[in-house]
Amino acid sequence: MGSCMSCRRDRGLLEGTEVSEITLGNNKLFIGQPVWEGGTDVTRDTLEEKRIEFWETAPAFGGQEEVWSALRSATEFAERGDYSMAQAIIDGVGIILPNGYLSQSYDERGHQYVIPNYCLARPKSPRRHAYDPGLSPSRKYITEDEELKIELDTKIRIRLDGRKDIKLEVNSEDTIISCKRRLSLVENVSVSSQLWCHSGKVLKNSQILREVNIPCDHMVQQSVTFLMEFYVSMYHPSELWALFRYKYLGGNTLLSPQLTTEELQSADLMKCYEYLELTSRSFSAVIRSIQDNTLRPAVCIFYLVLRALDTIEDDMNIPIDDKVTMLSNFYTYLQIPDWRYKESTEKDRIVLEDFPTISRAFRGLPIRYQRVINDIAGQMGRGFAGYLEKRIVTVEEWDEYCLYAAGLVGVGLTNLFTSGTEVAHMTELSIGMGRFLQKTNITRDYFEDTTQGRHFWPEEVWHKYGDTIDTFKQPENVAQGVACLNHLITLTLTEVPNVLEYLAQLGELTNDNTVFNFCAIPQVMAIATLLLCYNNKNVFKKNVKIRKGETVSLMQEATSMKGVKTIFSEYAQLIKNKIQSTDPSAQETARICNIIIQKCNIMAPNYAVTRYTMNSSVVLIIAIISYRYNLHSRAISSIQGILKL
Ligand SMILES: CC(C)=CCC/C(C)=C/CC/C(C)=C/COP(=O)(O)OP(=O)(O)O
Repeated sequence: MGSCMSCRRDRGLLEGTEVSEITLGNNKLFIGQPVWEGGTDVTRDTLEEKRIEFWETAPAFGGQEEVWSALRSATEFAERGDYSMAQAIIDGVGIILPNGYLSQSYDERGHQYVIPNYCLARPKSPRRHAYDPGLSPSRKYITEDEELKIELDTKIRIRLDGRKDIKLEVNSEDTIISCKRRLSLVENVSVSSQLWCHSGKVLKNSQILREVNIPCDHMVQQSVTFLMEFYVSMYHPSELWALFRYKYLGGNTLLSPQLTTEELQSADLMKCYEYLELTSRSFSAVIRSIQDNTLRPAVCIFYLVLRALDTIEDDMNIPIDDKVTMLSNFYTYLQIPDWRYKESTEKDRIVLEDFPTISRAFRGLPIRYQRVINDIAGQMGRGFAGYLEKRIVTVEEWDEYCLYAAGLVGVGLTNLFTSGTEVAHMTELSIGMGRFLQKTNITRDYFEDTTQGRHFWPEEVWHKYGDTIDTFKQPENVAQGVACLNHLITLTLTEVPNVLEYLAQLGELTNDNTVFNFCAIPQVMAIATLLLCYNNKNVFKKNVKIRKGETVSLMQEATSMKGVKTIFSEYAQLIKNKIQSTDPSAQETARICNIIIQKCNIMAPNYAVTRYTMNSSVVLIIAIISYRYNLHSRAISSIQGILKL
């Protein structure tokens, strides 16, 4: 969030012009998307419709159905920039990519699969004033801005996958696909994975709600992509169970968006939530789930303001002097209604291009929140400006850089939780919370960052193991690279005691469990990432990322201090189990792991047994049950529905 690192991580992944290889083998997937012109009649609705139509009809023209659904999932993950997940899916089903792109592939039987460009990327220059043939004559010409201002005159009740009902406000002249998009803003379900049924019939995306005439039952069916996550977690039975619970037993209500009618009716706030969704992979769901109706938009806007600042910092096309001025003055732009920056080529440039919407939403926040955001944006901008031409050499500088990029975010968030009342003893702990996330990402992102010609590992450390930072990529230097990696992981783990202390004390500031989840979930993901990276050569070869199943299982456990302590204790133990006596940091790593285990004060179960050594036939049975349940639940859901209110 608002960190250089997050943008660095994303740069190049979604632009479609830069290409880099992320893994080796004949099924390797290259990073990059095709570039195509949208033509005059492409709108978001028509594009979405075209895509759905393609995926629904493609299997009828040959090939295996499961390969088509794997390709669909992989393209969706790749479009979101999650190439590791896309690769995992491709590997899981054994798809061969002769050119490294998803546009053309083969299954193991040699059947060819061709995917059109419009399913792989958005058009280069989407029309702003687009003609949408799916809209009624009175609303044929519509801009995206106008779309959010449309009067909402109808409420429909939607049954989500048989687990809960929600009321969605829509306009009766909306097309079904517009309603789906609205639902995707309120609930965690992508537009393309929704299937709406009414009275036993599947509703077409181009149908107009009024014409459907919904008097009673109706339902929304969820994601095909989820099935792939079951495959990826196949050998991790506890994760299969977590995925199963998350998907079918209401586990995902943990991250239910809590938007109020007021937010849904505010065009600016809806835009902000849309930008949050577009720019953050990790924080969107946890922010939208915050229960407190005044805190939630404040955190969302805080995120977007820092993301805008970060996008400036990251933009290599801005001359350095201009950048220093922009970063240092950035906080003042919050008060200038029409300030925007249109020259950026960065992936997240939308937050700069439409900064007036964000700053207007900011000025609509209670003053106590505005003060906090203003103050942190000022400090962070000045901090970034100071680091523009400075290398990170010492460990102290690493700490300082991570303070600006993420520690301050922690301080700002704590101040938002306390409505601006500073809680002095929490400042260091808040910084530790941010730094733990930032250092973890920096350590994990070696491959991605160096591929893009930058790096954030402190020179004082890497220089002990190699002459240049890039040297670790060469096979003969990987052992040295791993030693350096383990050294950085050990340094990062030293932040954990502060993280545990912060989370333990958070209860004194707020008893809102959704705030606890918002704080705790990213932290447990971070320790899981460190375990994955520890002793792992792959960090030098590709982007490594924890499995979706592991994420879901962590999310479900990290909802109380006891759960958090259990996770930290178990992962510290698992890292300890991986230490090799020949590793130069072995002793120090063991020492800090012991401190964490002690601090958690939990009798850790033998995690190696519970997590990794379950009989593979049990795995298969769970997988089959999950799969069958998925089909069964689809059958059941097709007879449930929406109630018009
Ligand atoms: C007190 C408290 C709660 C402290 C935490 C502070 C905090 C959230 C700092 C942000 C750190 C960070 C590395 C963000 C980028 O994450 P990313 O690139 O993985 O995420 P993205 O999906 O938003 O790009």
